Amino acid sequence: METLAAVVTLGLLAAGLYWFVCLLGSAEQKGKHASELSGGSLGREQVASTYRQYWTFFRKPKEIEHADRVPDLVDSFYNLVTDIYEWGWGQSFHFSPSLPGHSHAAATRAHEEMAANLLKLGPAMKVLDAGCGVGGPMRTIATHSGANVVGITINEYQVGRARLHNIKAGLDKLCEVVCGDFLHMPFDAESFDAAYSIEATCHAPKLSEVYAEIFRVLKPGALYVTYEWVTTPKFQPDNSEHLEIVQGIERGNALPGLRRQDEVAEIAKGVGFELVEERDLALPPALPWWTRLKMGRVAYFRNHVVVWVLTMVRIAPKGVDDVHEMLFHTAHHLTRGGQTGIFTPMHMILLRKPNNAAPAC
Ligand SMILES: C=C(CC[C@@H](C)[C@H]1CC[C@H]2C3=CC[C@H]4[C@H](C)[C@@H](O)CC[C@]4(C)[C@H]3CC[C@]12C)C(C)C
Ligand SMILES: C[S@@+](CC[C@H](N)C(=O)[O-])C[C@H]1O[C@@H](n2cnc3c(N)ncnc32)[C@H](O)[C@@H]1O
Repeated sequence: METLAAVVTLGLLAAGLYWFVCLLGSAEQKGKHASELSGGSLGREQVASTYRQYWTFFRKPKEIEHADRVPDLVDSFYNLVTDIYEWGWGQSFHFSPSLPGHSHAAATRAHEEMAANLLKLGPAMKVLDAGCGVGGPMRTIATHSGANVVGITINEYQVGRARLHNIKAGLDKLCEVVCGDFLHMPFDAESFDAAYSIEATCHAPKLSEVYAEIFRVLKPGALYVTYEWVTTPKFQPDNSEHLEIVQGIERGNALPGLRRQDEVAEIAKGVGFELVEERDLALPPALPWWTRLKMGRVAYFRNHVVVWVLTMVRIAPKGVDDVHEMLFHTAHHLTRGGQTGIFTPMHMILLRKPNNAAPAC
């Protein structure tokens, strides 16, 4: 009798754990199971130390003296967060304004299709996705426009994920992914008909360098659209609450320092682009982009418990729970950035490489 009770109890516990971890998934997306959380391209034993190294570097981004180390640390950051992002957010690593009566997936898609429409993309065009993540935007844009998309990401693990998703979606003929640094791209000058970057160039230590590199690979007359993370004119550097929010955003997102809204178009013009249009896509009538982050205390708590249990039983590598906790705080700072209006992750600038631009040497 006692044995039976023990077996039933154990069975119930195992079923409960399976339900909690594998079936429940995260609050947002069931694309990746919690039990698959890894450290990207890192070995299991490297996760905790890589996180410590990341944290030491990005803790005080304004004091970064070694800009040349940024791409490597951004790569480490994406080894740490890519699975958590896919599990808890989906395959598109960006924000979008909420659309009343529509799902997060629909709002995300609309934000991506807007980029394709601004670029006037169509079949047979070749478009660059600078900082492509695991390719959510690339697949939407290829499907919507019929264009060929070539994505570049510094993170090898994301390349594998993106290629897998492209094959599963039947889009591997239209979508290609390359591992590399968008500051030094392995592409010929004047080889693209258009380019876009969605919430990615904020990782560049010098924005002028990534814009110049994108300018180089575009054909004369080609359009480039980018969604930039910037502080708005409401940000007051001498306001301690504002400063805390901005620094929280920077250290939780591997940013070498947020730019001001009024800087980005000037930087683009400085490398030779013509400004076609500039607009903060977060401004009304757009509805708040940060409401999705407020998924609720229960959901965050549940995710936290799932990650903690998985780390304790060593299904997830040691350190993944710390990364998850860091993201929890990041979500808070991002939400505060949105609520106070001092930060936007979607300052859109549409640029053109002039028809008479001198060929790059
Ligand atoms: C553009 C960038 C990334 C933007 C967003 C996709 C991510 C920023 C913060 C991330 C998250 C925060 C909280 C996580 C939560 C604790 C976890 O349980 C589930 C995943 C999160 C919601 C996660 C998802 C992705 C973000 C929203 C930057 C890096 C330039
Ligand atoms: C927040 S993610 C956005 C990904 C994608 N645009 C999306 O919306 O899903 C930022 C991306 O920029 C890439 N990235 C950052 N710095 C890079 C660099 N120096 N070279 C290439 N890619 C970089 C990261 O690897 C990541 O894929």
